[in-house]
Amino acid sequence: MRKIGAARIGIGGPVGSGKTALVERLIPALHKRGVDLAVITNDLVTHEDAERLRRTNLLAPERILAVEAGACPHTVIREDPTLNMEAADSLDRDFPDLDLILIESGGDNLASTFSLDLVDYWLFVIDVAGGDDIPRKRGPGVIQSDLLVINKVDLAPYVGVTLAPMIREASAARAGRPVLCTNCRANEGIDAVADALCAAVLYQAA
Ligand SMILES: Nc1nc2c(ncn2[C@@H]2O[C@H](COP(=O)(O)OP(=O)(O)OP(=O)(O)O)[C@@H](O)[C@H]2O)c(=O)[nH]1
Repeated sequence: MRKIGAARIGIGGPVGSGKTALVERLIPALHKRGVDLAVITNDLVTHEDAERLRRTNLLAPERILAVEAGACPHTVIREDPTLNMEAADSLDRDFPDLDLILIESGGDNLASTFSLDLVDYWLFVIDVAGGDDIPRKRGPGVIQSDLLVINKVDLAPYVGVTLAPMIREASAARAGRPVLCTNCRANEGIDAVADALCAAVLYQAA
């Protein structure tokens, strides 16, 4: 069992919900809070998300590692997270002062969850364009994640979603555990997510 090293946070959610967009927004928000950071991305058979993140120049390229998830994205974050654990261990070795590793899962369905052997805390990203009935479907990602993020709130008026009941239903499905809304396009709501992550896994004041 891991005794030392950076805190590990999983970021999961359906395809296209905005996981990479959230990571892109969280990097500067966490840097502003003094957090020493690295990222692991999981893609099916490419390094697409890692390459996209490297192009942003938000982090040194050696702080962004890619894991190829193969056919089942949830396998490498839940059933056999060895590849991700090895990637995180290598970041711990290369960057001894690292505070936090964000582990972005490949896009998957509402049933994807993270192994607690891999992460200390995980969040699940859904988006309003996926439908306001997602919280009612009570998938394990929605129910079990430490933090539920409802992204793309800017799109609500265009897809016929009223946000307040969606948030209410999500909170009820999660027995009151936290639900936060973001608009990654306009960088809105990101500070609250960064504060929640810092409060949950780091000792430093957010
Ligand atoms: N309008 C709007 N678009 C967003 C927002 N967040 C992300 N997007 C867009 O949604 C699309 C998917 O975002 P990604 O960050 O690639 O989503 P992802 O969950 O990482 O996707 P996969 O890795 O393929 O599962 C992109 O075109 C983003 O620009 C948002 O808050 N508002």
